[in-house]
Amino acid sequence: MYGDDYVGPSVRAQERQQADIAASQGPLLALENVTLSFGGVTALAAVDLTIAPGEIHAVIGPNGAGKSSLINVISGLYRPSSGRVWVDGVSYAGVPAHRAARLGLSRTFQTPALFKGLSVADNIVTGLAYRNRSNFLGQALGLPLSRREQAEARQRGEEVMTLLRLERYANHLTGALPYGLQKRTELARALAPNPKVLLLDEPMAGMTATEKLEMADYVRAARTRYGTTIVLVEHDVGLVMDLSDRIAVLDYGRKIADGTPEEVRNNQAVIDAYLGVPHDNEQGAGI
Ligand SMILES: Nc1ncnc2c1ncn2[C@@H]1O[C@H](COP(=O)(O)OP(=O)(O)OP(=O)(O)O)[C@@H](O)[C@H]1O
Repeated sequence: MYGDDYVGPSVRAQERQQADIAASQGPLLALENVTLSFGGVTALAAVDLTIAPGEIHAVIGPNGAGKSSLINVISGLYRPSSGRVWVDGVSYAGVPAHRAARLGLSRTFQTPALFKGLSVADNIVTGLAYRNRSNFLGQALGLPLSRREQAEARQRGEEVMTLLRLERYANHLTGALPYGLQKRTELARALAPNPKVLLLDEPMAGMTATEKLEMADYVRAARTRYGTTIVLVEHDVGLVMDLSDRIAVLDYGRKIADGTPEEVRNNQAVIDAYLGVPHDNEQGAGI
């Protein structure tokens, strides 16, 4: 495998240490008996999930298994039909985007949702908009609170751009950038408000193999630098195995496994789900 050589053994040891510390604490994020239905389709069926602080926890599963639905429920975009989500002790079920941001949740989308006509730096600063207490009038008049918040936002944006090696693209229009850099800009924007929980919906989708490895390194760097708790949905199972502390597996909306990469790799129900072995009167599904 490329992973250990790529990030360096000392970094991996540090990551393992962080994961051990995380596992010894209570969950930062929890889903309790979450069910989500669309008419006759059950996208999520009584899903329980706990995620420790500072953990990188992946969610995998065959097409249509409910992965995006899970991210959408956690981010508050979808309201579960039943069950609740907890972030740092606060319970909710469906919240508007600005409230989700105030709860400390931040996310990226399968297809980057950036302002293509704005520069990379400006896009990243938009990630901080919900955190600011000053209003539009205060900003227009240049009141002290607004000036201070704008200076802090710029500084934070620069820090995140440095971490993700985006400084040289700071003034480039995002719409003109290659796809891999757009995905990285979206990661930077989601990281800018220093979220407690970062939700990444297929962060490596559509990337070349090299770009995927780079992205995995940036995700690791975010966790190492800020201790961010990360939930990621990703189709590249090999990459997920290398990047994640724990992996939950969904199949037909049910959680069929949740454990370390090694445990999941050897789980017969997971192997069957990916091979499309039918069970309990269900039709098989391809990867
Ligand atoms: N907005 C919606 N309206 C109706 N059905 C939906 C909606 N969103 C998801 N579904 C259905 O819920 C199920 C789970 O879909 P979801 O997109 O969460 O799966 P997924 O694991 O993310 O799939 P993929 O890997 O293909 O992205 C599927 O049967 C899907 O058709």
